[in-house]
Amino acid sequence: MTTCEVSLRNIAAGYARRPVLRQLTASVPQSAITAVVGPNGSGKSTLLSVLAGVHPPTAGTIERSRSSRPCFVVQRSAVSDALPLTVRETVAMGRWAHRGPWRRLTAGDRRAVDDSMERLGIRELASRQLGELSGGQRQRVLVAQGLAQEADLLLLDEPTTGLDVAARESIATVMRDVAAEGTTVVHATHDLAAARESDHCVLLLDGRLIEEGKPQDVLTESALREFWGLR
Ligand SMILES: Nc1ncnc2c1ncn2[C@@H]1O[C@H](COP(=O)(O)OP(=O)(O)OP(=O)(O)O)[C@@H](O)[C@H]1O
Repeated sequence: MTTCEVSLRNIAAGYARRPVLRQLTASVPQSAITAVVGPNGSGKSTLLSVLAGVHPPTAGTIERSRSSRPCFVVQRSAVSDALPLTVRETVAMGRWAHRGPWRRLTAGDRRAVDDSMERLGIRELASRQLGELSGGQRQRVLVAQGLAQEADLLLLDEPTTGLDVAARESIATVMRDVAAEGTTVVHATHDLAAARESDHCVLLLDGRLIEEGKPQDVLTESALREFWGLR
């Protein structure tokens, strides 16, 4: 039987005067990849924030099987380009959860930073300023920063949006590899091909769960027609 990393029961969450998630019951299998899909505004990012623990639900219960702090990699647009940081410094910020911002990095920290940059293919960018990177390069830096955190639960909000095919594939490979190593990965995505390659799929509409299960059982032709108007 699959172990649950997170189990959500009857969750309600939203913003001032705007309820978003309603009576949401869903599960996130451990050491596997879960895709959260749904049309624009269906509540995918809100669900990730709830899983990250940065957005407290107004009702319902969340059960977690492991206690380490989740890592939440937000959309590219949410990160300022103006920060005077190099790629390496940005990825190293992923270690703050372990060491705090002012402590020197240990050899183990530096290994985690190098390994994350290697996995995302950005080692040659290490000394470049964040502000001088292309959007796709910056996105890979943010995912590398998330990896460097070595959290049990890695939450990625639209990690492949705006990326070219090679970068999309490298992120898909990274998600597969870290899941095989024991990390639980949840990604919100509009990339239905990436969703199909996941182990578990959660389909949202208007903040409600429509279906969860194996991608082929959730992303059926009739679901694509009904919820995205696709033929
Ligand atoms: N900070 C906020 N304040 C108020 N309402 C918000 C806020 N963030 C999101 N919302 C609203 O909550 C609803 C769900 O938004 P959310 O970003 O979770 O959806 P999403 O499925 O991730 O959308 P998209 O695919 O467009 O990224 C939307 O109606 C949105 O307008």
